[in-house]
Amino acid sequence: MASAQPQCSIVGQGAIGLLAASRLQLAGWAVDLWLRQPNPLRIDFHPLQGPGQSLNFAACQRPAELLFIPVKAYAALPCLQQLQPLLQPGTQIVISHNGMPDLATLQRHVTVNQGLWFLSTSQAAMRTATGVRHTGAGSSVLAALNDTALSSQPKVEPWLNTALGPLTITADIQPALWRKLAINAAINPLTAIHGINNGALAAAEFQAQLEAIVSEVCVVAAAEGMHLPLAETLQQVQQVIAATAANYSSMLQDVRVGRRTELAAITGYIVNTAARHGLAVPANQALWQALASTA
Ligand SMILES: NC(=O)C1=CN([C@@H]2O[C@H](COP(=O)(O)OP(=O)(O)OC[C@H]3O[C@@H](n4cnc5c(N)ncnc54)[C@H](OP(=O)(O)O)[C@@H]3O)[C@@H](O)[C@H]2O)C=CC1
Ligand SMILES: CC(C)(CO)C(=O)C(=O)O
Repeated sequence: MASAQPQCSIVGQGAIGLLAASRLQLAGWAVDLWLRQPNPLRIDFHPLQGPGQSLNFAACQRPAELLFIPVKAYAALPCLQQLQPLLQPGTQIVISHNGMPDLATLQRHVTVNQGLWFLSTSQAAMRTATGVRHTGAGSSVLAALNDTALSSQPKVEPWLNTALGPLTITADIQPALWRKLAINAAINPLTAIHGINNGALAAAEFQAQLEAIVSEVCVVAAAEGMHLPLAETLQQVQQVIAATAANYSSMLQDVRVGRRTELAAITGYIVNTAARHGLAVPANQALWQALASTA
């Protein structure tokens, strides 16, 4: 069946990339993958509801004009630098990861003809032995990071709404980044240390620690000029814990397979930013020390 939508490429075969690729293909989009090897990939996709199905993805030799880069925080810039010589003029590049991105550096690595976007998602997914499982219903926030992106919004919005929507477009990504940082600072290190799924954090024994972590993030955010109300942020953390109860956080998944974690971009960012402002963040500092060897 010929696709009515433009071709898109997705980097890697991670949980978020395969979730996005599967949802796009099932909605009729032509999607291929930028992989570390040239062979096509056959995966089993398990949606939140309903039966699983097998899907096939070609490995692209050159990324399409719509390019999604859902990789770990530490892999985003190296990936952009690696792909840059292969990109077509006018490519729309969407970067997505947890942890605080260095947007200024990313912006310096695109040309004036390339649109640059950042997407923050609370969709949850897990790699399985043969593919990917959608494990938690979430939503995504998308922001254009340059003028070329802004003028291509009609092309980019339906694509990402299908991939990881429901999608909200915002002019300023910073509030969404801080909200997600608070969520990941609370959920990821604790689940990684205790080896538990996200839902286990709803237990009474974790509530004081969750509040201490989140209130420190709110104080650091305020020092950076970002108002993050504590009660509302804690409520969002609890909502994500409930919505992704069955999921094992990406940090726990990394620890389990001995992969580098995103601790530096999450807890490390909070600890370092606090130090710059002369603020004490003992709850986050303790998590940083407990997991430092994984960063
Ligand atoms: N999993 C989840 O539920 C959620 C994850 N997130 C965030 O989304 C981001 C992606 O997460 P996730 O999908 O779990 O991460 P993964 O690390 O599982 O997936 C990233 C994939 O991209 C590949 N990759 C990285 N760089 C390149 C490159 N230059 N060329 C080819 N392939 C490349 C990786 O390969 P290799 O492994 O070989 O490096 C891997 O297959 C993270 O920041 C995560 O925190 C956000 C919300 C929920
Ligand atoms: C939303 C959440 C907490 C889902 O597990 C996530 O972002 C992650 O695992 O990194």
